[in-house]
Amino acid sequence: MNIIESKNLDLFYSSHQALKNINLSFPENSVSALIGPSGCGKSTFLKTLNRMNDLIDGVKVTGQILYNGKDIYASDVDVNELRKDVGMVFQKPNPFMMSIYDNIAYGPRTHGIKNKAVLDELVESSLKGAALWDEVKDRLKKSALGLSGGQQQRLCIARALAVKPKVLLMDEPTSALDPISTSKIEELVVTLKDKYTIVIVTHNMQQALRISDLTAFFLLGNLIEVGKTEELFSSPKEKKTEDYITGRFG
Ligand SMILES: Nc1ncnc2c1ncn2[C@@H]1O[C@H](COP(=O)(O)OP(=O)(O)OP(=O)(O)O)[C@@H](O)[C@H]1O
Repeated sequence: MNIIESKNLDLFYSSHQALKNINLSFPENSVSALIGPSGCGKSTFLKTLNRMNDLIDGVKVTGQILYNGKDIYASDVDVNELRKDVGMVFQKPNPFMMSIYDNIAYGPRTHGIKNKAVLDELVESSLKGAALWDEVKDRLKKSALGLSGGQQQRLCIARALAVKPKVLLMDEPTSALDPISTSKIEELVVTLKDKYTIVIVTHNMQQALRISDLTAFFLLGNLIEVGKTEELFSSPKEKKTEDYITGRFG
Protein backbone atom coordinates (compact mmCIF):
# COMPACT_ATOMS: atom_id res chain seq x y z
CA MET A 1 0.00 0.00 0.00
CA ASN A 2 1.17 3.54 -0.71
CA ILE A 3 1.28 5.52 2.50
CA ILE A 4 2.09 8.82 0.79
CA GLU A 5 1.93 9.92 -2.84
CA SER A 6 1.97 13.02 -4.99
CA LYS A 7 -0.51 13.62 -7.79
CA ASN A 8 0.12 16.17 -10.55
CA LEU A 9 2.21 18.19 -8.13
CA ASP A 10 3.52 21.58 -9.27
CA LEU A 11 5.45 23.97 -7.05
CA PHE A 12 6.34 27.57 -7.80
CA TYR A 13 8.77 29.82 -5.94
CA SER A 14 7.07 33.07 -7.06
CA SER A 15 7.34 32.82 -10.87
CA HIS A 16 9.97 30.03 -10.90
CA GLN A 17 8.46 26.59 -11.34
CA ALA A 18 10.61 24.20 -9.29
CA LEU A 19 8.42 21.06 -9.61
CA LYS A 20 6.54 20.05 -12.74
CA ASN A 21 3.67 17.60 -12.59
CA ILE A 22 5.26 15.12 -10.19
CA ASN A 23 3.44 11.82 -9.72
CA LEU A 24 5.28 9.65 -7.22
CA SER A 25 4.12 7.02 -4.72
CA PHE A 26 5.85 5.64 -1.64
CA PRO A 27 4.90 2.15 -0.43
CA GLU A 28 4.70 1.53 3.30
CA ASN A 29 7.88 0.12 4.91
CA SER A 30 10.17 0.97 2.02
CA VAL A 31 13.18 3.20 1.54
CA SER A 32 12.99 5.51 -1.49
CA ALA A 33 15.92 7.58 -2.70
CA LEU A 34 15.52 10.88 -4.56
CA ILE A 35 18.52 11.56 -6.78
CA GLY A 36 19.49 14.16 -9.38
CA PRO A 37 21.87 17.05 -9.94
CA SER A 38 21.96 20.12 -7.71
CA GLY A 39 18.91 22.34 -8.11
CA CYS A 40 16.69 19.69 -9.75
CA GLY A 41 14.06 19.97 -6.99
CA LYS A 42 14.78 16.96 -4.74
CA SER A 43 14.71 18.91 -1.46
CA THR A 44 11.77 20.97 -2.62
CA PHE A 45 9.81 17.80 -3.37
CA LEU A 46 10.80 16.19 -0.05
CA LYS A 47 9.56 19.24 1.84
CA THR A 48 6.17 19.18 0.10
CA LEU A 49 5.55 15.81 1.79
CA ASN A 50 5.10 17.44 5.21
CA ARG A 51 4.38 21.00 4.10
CA MET A 52 7.74 22.40 5.16
CA ASN A 53 7.52 24.74 2.17
CA ASP A 54 4.57 26.50 3.83
CA LEU A 55 7.15 28.45 5.81
CA ILE A 56 8.62 30.06 2.67
CA ASP A 57 7.15 33.27 1.25
CA GLY A 58 5.84 33.17 -2.31
CA VAL A 59 5.48 29.38 -2.56
CA LYS A 60 2.49 28.08 -4.49
CA VAL A 61 1.60 24.40 -4.67
CA THR A 62 -0.97 22.85 -7.01
CA GLY A 63 -1.94 19.20 -7.32
CA GLN A 64 -2.10 16.90 -4.33
CA ILE A 65 -0.09 15.08 -1.73
CA LEU A 66 -2.14 12.22 -0.35
CA TYR A 67 -1.17 10.83 3.05
CA ASN A 68 -3.20 7.69 3.78
CA GLY A 69 -5.45 8.83 0.96
CA LYS A 70 -6.13 12.31 2.39
CA ASP A 71 -4.86 15.52 0.78
CA ILE A 72 -2.44 17.15 3.23
CA TYR A 73 -3.01 20.56 1.59
CA ALA A 74 -6.75 20.46 2.42
CA SER A 75 -7.89 23.37 4.59
CA ASP A 76 -8.89 21.23 7.58
CA VAL A 77 -5.47 19.57 7.97
CA ASP A 78 -3.65 20.20 11.27
CA VAL A 79 -0.07 20.78 10.14
CA ASN A 80 1.37 19.94 13.58
CA GLU A 81 -0.36 16.57 13.53
CA LEU A 82 0.86 16.01 9.96
CA ARG A 83 4.46 16.75 10.94
CA LYS A 84 4.12 14.39 13.90
CA ASP A 85 3.27 11.60 11.45
CA VAL A 86 5.68 12.73 8.74
CA GLY A 87 8.93 13.66 10.48
CA MET A 88 12.07 15.17 9.04
CA VAL A 89 15.83 14.87 9.51
CA PHE A 90 18.01 17.56 7.99
CA GLN A 91 21.36 17.64 6.25
CA LYS A 92 23.23 19.19 9.16
CA PRO A 93 22.59 17.71 12.58
CA ASN A 94 20.62 20.35 14.51
CA PRO A 95 20.31 19.26 18.15
CA PHE A 96 18.67 21.77 20.47
CA MET A 97 20.89 23.49 23.02
CA MET A 98 19.71 21.27 25.86
CA SER A 99 20.44 17.86 27.36
CA ILE A 100 20.29 14.64 25.35
CA TYR A 101 17.22 13.62 27.38
CA ASP A 102 15.41 16.92 26.81
CA ASN A 103 16.12 16.85 23.07
CA ILE A 104 14.24 13.55 22.80
CA ALA A 105 11.50 14.48 25.29
CA TYR A 106 10.87 17.83 23.56
CA GLY A 107 8.45 16.57 20.89
CA PRO A 108 6.40 14.30 23.19
CA ARG A 109 6.19 17.16 25.75
CA THR A 110 4.86 19.58 23.13
CA HIS A 111 2.19 16.98 22.38
CA GLY A 112 1.16 16.97 26.04
CA ILE A 113 3.07 14.05 27.57
CA LYS A 114 4.26 15.01 31.07
CA ASN A 115 4.47 11.72 32.94
CA LYS A 116 8.12 11.05 33.78
CA ALA A 117 7.92 7.27 33.47
CA VAL A 118 6.31 7.59 30.04
CA LEU A 119 8.93 10.12 28.93
CA ASP A 120 11.78 7.96 30.31
CA GLU A 121 10.48 5.03 28.30
CA LEU A 122 10.11 7.13 25.13
CA VAL A 123 13.63 8.54 25.50
CA GLU A 124 15.09 5.06 25.93
CA SER A 125 13.12 3.43 23.10
CA SER A 126 13.83 6.31 20.70
CA LEU A 127 17.55 6.27 21.43
CA LYS A 128 17.57 2.49 21.02
CA GLY A 129 15.65 2.87 17.75
CA ALA A 130 18.34 5.25 16.51
CA ALA A 131 21.17 2.93 17.65
CA LEU A 132 22.50 5.54 20.10
CA TRP A 133 21.32 4.30 23.52
CA ASP A 134 24.46 2.38 24.48
CA GLU A 135 26.67 5.36 23.70
CA VAL A 136 24.67 7.91 25.71
CA LYS A 137 22.74 6.05 28.43
CA ASP A 138 25.17 7.24 31.13
CA ARG A 139 25.12 10.89 30.05
CA LEU A 140 21.47 11.64 29.32
CA LYS A 141 21.55 14.86 31.35
CA LYS A 142 24.64 16.17 29.54
CA SER A 143 24.39 18.64 26.66
CA ALA A 144 23.60 17.19 23.25
CA LEU A 145 26.16 19.58 21.78
CA GLY A 146 28.93 17.48 23.34
CA LEU A 147 28.17 14.59 21.00
CA SER A 148 30.12 13.90 17.81
CA GLY A 149 28.54 14.90 14.48
CA GLY A 150 27.50 11.33 13.73
CA GLN A 151 26.03 10.91 17.21
CA GLN A 152 24.21 14.24 16.84
CA GLN A 153 22.62 13.04 13.62
CA ARG A 154 21.45 9.81 15.30
CA LEU A 155 20.12 11.99 18.14
CA CYS A 156 18.12 13.96 15.56
CA ILE A 157 16.77 10.68 14.18
CA ALA A 158 15.87 9.60 17.75
CA ARG A 159 14.17 12.97 18.28
CA ALA A 160 12.12 12.38 15.13
CA LEU A 161 11.21 8.84 16.28
CA ALA A 162 10.08 10.03 19.74
CA VAL A 163 6.76 11.37 18.43
CA LYS A 164 6.07 8.00 16.77
CA PRO A 165 5.99 9.05 13.12
CA LYS A 166 4.92 6.84 10.24
CA VAL A 167 7.10 8.45 7.56
CA LEU A 168 10.64 9.82 7.93
CA LEU A 169 11.94 12.35 5.43
CA MET A 170 15.72 12.64 5.30
CA ASP A 171 17.46 15.43 3.40
CA GLU A 172 21.04 14.31 2.69
CA PRO A 173 21.40 13.09 6.29
CA THR A 174 24.99 11.87 5.88
CA SER A 175 26.51 14.62 3.75
CA ALA A 176 28.11 16.30 6.79
CA LEU A 177 29.42 13.02 8.27
CA ASP A 178 32.58 10.93 8.09
CA PRO A 179 32.47 7.48 6.41
CA ILE A 180 32.06 5.52 9.66
CA SER A 181 29.17 7.67 10.89
CA THR A 182 27.71 7.50 7.38
CA SER A 183 27.70 3.72 7.36
CA LYS A 184 26.08 3.67 10.82
CA ILE A 185 23.25 5.89 9.55
CA GLU A 186 22.90 3.75 6.41
CA GLU A 187 22.59 0.57 8.52
CA LEU A 188 20.10 2.35 10.72
CA VAL A 189 17.94 3.42 7.76
CA VAL A 190 17.72 -0.17 6.56
CA THR A 191 16.58 -1.38 10.00
CA LEU A 192 14.12 1.50 10.41
CA LYS A 193 12.10 0.49 7.37
CA ASP A 194 10.62 -2.41 9.36
CA LYS A 195 8.59 0.19 11.23
CA TYR A 196 8.66 3.33 9.09
CA THR A 197 8.52 4.51 5.51
CA ILE A 198 11.62 6.45 4.55
CA VAL A 199 12.23 8.96 1.78
CA ILE A 200 15.83 10.10 1.51
CA VAL A 201 17.50 12.72 -0.68
CA THR A 202 21.05 11.76 -1.54
CA HIS A 203 23.80 12.95 -3.84
CA ASN A 204 25.57 9.67 -3.31
CA MET A 205 24.43 7.12 -5.87
CA GLN A 206 26.29 4.31 -4.09
CA GLN A 207 24.29 5.17 -1.01
CA ALA A 208 21.03 5.01 -2.97
CA LEU A 209 22.09 1.59 -4.28
CA ARG A 210 23.06 0.33 -0.82
CA ILE A 211 19.96 1.33 1.11
CA SER A 212 16.97 2.08 -1.08
CA ASP A 213 14.26 -0.12 -2.57
CA LEU A 214 13.05 2.52 -5.02
CA THR A 215 14.90 5.38 -6.70
CA ALA A 216 13.42 8.46 -8.35
CA PHE A 217 15.57 10.55 -10.69
CA PHE A 218 14.77 14.27 -10.95
CA LEU A 219 16.05 16.74 -13.52
CA LEU A 220 15.15 20.44 -13.80
CA GLY A 221 11.96 20.01 -11.77
CA ASN A 222 10.80 16.96 -13.72
CA LEU A 223 10.58 13.39 -12.51
CA ILE A 224 12.43 11.60 -15.29
CA GLU A 225 12.24 8.02 -14.06
CA VAL A 226 11.30 6.01 -11.00
CA GLY A 227 11.74 2.31 -10.43
CA LYS A 228 13.23 -0.45 -8.34
CA THR A 229 16.69 0.75 -7.37
CA GLU A 230 18.61 -2.18 -8.84
CA GLU A 231 16.74 -1.95 -12.13
CA LEU A 232 17.06 1.82 -12.41
CA PHE A 233 20.82 1.61 -11.94
CA SER A 234 21.43 -1.53 -14.02
CA SER A 235 19.05 -0.86 -16.91
CA PRO A 236 17.64 2.66 -16.87
CA LYS A 237 14.77 3.22 -19.29
CA GLU A 238 15.56 6.86 -20.02
CA LYS A 239 18.69 8.14 -21.74
CA LYS A 240 18.84 11.09 -19.30
CA THR A 241 18.90 8.68 -16.34
CA GLU A 242 21.65 6.67 -17.95
CA ASP A 243 23.71 9.79 -18.63
CA TYR A 244 23.36 10.89 -15.01
CA ILE A 245 24.14 7.59 -13.31
CA THR A 246 27.12 6.99 -15.55
CA GLY A 247 28.46 10.42 -14.67
CA ARG A 248 28.09 12.01 -18.11
CA PHE A 249 26.52 15.09 -16.58
CA GLY A 250 25.33 16.54 -13.31
N1 LIG B 1 13.45 29.28 -0.94
C1 LIG B 1 13.59 29.32 -2.27
N2 LIG B 1 13.24 30.42 -2.98
C2 LIG B 1 13.37 30.48 -4.32
N3 LIG B 1 13.87 29.46 -5.06
C3 LIG B 1 14.24 28.35 -4.43
C4 LIG B 1 14.13 28.20 -3.00
N4 LIG B 1 14.59 26.97 -2.66
C5 LIG B 1 14.97 26.38 -3.81
N5 LIG B 1 14.75 27.19 -4.88
C6 LIG B 1 15.03 26.88 -6.30
O1 LIG B 1 14.27 25.74 -6.67
C7 LIG B 1 15.05 24.85 -7.47
C8 LIG B 1 15.14 23.49 -6.78
O2 LIG B 1 15.91 23.61 -5.60
P1 LIG B 1 16.11 22.40 -4.57
O3 LIG B 1 16.82 22.92 -3.39
O4 LIG B 1 14.82 21.72 -4.36
O5 LIG B 1 17.05 21.44 -5.42
P2 LIG B 1 17.88 20.17 -4.99
O6 LIG B 1 17.75 19.20 -6.08
O7 LIG B 1 17.47 19.73 -3.63
O8 LIG B 1 19.36 20.75 -4.95
P3 LIG B 1 20.61 20.38 -4.02
O9 LIG B 1 20.98 19.00 -4.38
O10 LIG B 1 21.64 21.37 -4.42
O11 LIG B 1 20.16 20.53 -2.59
C9 LIG B 1 16.39 25.52 -7.68
O12 LIG B 1 16.33 26.22 -8.89
C10 LIG B 1 16.48 26.49 -6.52
O13 LIG B 1 17.26 27.61 -6.82
